[in-house]
Amino acid sequence: MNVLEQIITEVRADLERRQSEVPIEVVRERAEAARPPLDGYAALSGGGVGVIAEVKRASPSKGALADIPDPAVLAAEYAAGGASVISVLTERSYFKGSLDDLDAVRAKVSIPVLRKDFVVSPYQVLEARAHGADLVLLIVAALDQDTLVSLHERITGLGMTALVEVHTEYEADRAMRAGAKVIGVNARDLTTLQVDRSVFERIAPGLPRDVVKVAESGVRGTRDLIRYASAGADAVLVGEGVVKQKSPRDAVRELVTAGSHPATPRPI
Ligand SMILES: O=C(O)c1ccccc1NCC(=O)[C@H](O)[C@H](O)COP(=O)(O)O
Repeated sequence: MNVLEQIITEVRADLERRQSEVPIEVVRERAEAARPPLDGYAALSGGGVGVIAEVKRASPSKGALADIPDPAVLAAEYAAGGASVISVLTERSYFKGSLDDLDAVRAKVSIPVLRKDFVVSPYQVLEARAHGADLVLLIVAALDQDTLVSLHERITGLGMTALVEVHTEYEADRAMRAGAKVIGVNARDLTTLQVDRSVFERIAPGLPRDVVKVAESGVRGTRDLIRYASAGADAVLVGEGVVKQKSPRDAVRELVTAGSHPATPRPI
């Protein structure tokens, strides 16, 4: 089994446990009672290169990254630095995240919040909404086409925005066929964990103009952001590059400033 398959196996086991504890009808009621979602597409398609700053404690590629006793405090720092969206990893086994983290962040910040997980079931989409998410990640490599289409419809049907993640041209084509309006190109191959920033440069030019293009992974500083911007990124998704900094607020601010500078190259 490759890494992605191992993660999905854990995710399904954890999901089964939650489903046996909280029936889907209860999650649906909570989703309906949650305050309406914020517009994730609009948040990422304003001027400059938006920054999606991630609450990331650990990862399969790096192990432990940061001790985050209070994710709400970190998210508030990101927001104060000018982040457009906060990404919250809610996967437990490999990333040490939780839905409690999502609740804490949602209660603290007023910008859109992304549920970053390995979503394979409508139950997780309802959970995301019940816990106040505005955006939900869908990883094309983890889903067959029918499931991708149906989960995408459920996310948008609940008024949320799907961030549809791809790593190859074939997956980008599948994302577009599913109707994705926000596509993330992950530089990290989730089967080998190798990061190759040129993947964004290869795939982004083939995406339609009206699709918000998010460059995911490998942003360690402004040089990487500028490289992605010059290849057409509307936003970057950053985990390690901000979570490990002494001042996450300053780290985000530096990226936001670089992304809004008139000299930062953007394709016409
Ligand atoms: O980060 C990993 O090692 C990883 C491994 C397997 C599946 C997903 C993984 N990460 C999720 C992400 O895509 C990143 O958290 C996100 O793009 C930020 O990446 P980075 O800025 O490089 O921390």
